[in-house]
Amino acid sequence: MTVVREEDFVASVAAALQFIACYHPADFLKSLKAAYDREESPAAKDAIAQILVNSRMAAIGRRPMCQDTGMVAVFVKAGVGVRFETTRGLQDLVDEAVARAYLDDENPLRPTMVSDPLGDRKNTGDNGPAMLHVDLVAGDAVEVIVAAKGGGSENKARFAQLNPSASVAEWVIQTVETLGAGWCPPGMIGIGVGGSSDHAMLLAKESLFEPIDMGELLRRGPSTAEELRIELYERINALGIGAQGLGGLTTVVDVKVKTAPTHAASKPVGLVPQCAANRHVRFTLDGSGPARFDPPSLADWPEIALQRTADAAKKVDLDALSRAEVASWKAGDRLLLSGKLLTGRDAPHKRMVEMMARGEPLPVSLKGRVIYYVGPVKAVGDEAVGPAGPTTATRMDMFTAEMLENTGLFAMIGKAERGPQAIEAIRRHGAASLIAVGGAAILVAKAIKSSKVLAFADLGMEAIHEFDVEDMPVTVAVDAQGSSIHQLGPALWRKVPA
Ligand SMILES: O=C(O)C[C@H](O)C(=O)O
Repeated sequence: MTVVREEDFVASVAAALQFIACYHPADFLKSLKAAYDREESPAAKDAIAQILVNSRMAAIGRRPMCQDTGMVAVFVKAGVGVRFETTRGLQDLVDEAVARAYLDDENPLRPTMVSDPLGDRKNTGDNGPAMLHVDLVAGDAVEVIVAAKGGGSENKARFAQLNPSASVAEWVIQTVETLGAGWCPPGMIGIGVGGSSDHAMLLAKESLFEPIDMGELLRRGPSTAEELRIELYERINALGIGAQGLGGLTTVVDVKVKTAPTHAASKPVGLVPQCAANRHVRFTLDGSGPARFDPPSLADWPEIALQRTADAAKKVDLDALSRAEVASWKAGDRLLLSGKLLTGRDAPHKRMVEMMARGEPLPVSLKGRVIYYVGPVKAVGDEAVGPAGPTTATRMDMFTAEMLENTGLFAMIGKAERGPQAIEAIRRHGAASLIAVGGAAILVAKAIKSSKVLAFADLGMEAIHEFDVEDMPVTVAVDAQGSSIHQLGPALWRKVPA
């Protein structure tokens, strides 16, 4: 009988989490590089370049590639011939590993989990609990998959119970069209078909851990079961969504499909998108000690030089910004921001809007300011701030009209598209919505020279900070006329009728 020691299991899961936070899987890097090489849309090409350069910086500096270091999912397939040398349950062991990895002194990751989702949504402090799935299988080893899923892509998971004769492909295409860019493409789409409702979702998520082989599949030709993957890959990319929703040739580098038998009356379909921070690793424990994870070779990352010349971008002094200057920006303009920037995302927005409704003064004046929707990772060493990429701006749409109306805020920075109401409020107030590249968290952090918490310290990473930034690269997503690059870009690159 194989004996797996408690410490070997905990140490392996903790090491896996640290590993995947910093290193993209080699197959994803290869696919991203191929997408970069064939991309013709300049905005999308630049976004992929930023993701690749950021990925290299994460590997060299051993820091998280994305500030959203994710919700942990652990899949354990334990052989019946294995005995765990522990008196504790597996959930307890996995959660200890998560706390160890996320509170690591040298490379802290961002604790993001909140307890009581219907109540005060207080951060649990150590990113636990993990989502744990355990299967008892034949054999005498333990196979483990460790993944960390960002909130932006997790939020875009979808489920449908289709009529047995309905087309899965049609449902997937219609659904992907509604997802916007909050899931941070380019990435992957996982599809689970069959089983029960819960099983279909699990199949969709598990499918994302299979090796990326779309290139090989296209070369060798598909089996019948693989035809759906190719059809979806081609049709999703023909939608023109592109990297970060800016319009372009590659929205997905692969599409995975997993199936299971189902009820004669049912056709359950789960869809789970995977963002560009594609983090997962697989290892086996056979009783001989903890798993080891060898960093990929630096040669796996392409050498890409970012075009960061000031002539292509307008320099903006945030400390002397005027409404007229904001109104002069056009959707698609590149800006380099310098000066003082406020931060605030979901929780502070909710709190500020509630304070305004009660007639209370806000703890920070937003008049004439720009706010960055971000929750940074804790700094280490000489960092001013840890990785600090944008969060999905669309989630702040519900607060935007009120914020612009009552605070004198000039502009916002996030990622992904704004909805019709937010765009109308931006137009009415002569404001602007800017974007940074989601997943390029270390690159953005390099432009942040200092950071201090101004308010709502109890919200942890969601507290309102003031950043001092120097040449922070952003793009105008929605301008004061209400034009949006997330509408203009994909329309240009779309290859199928709308
Ligand atoms: O939580 C974050 O920092 C980002 C989130 O994953 C998002 O994509 O909106």
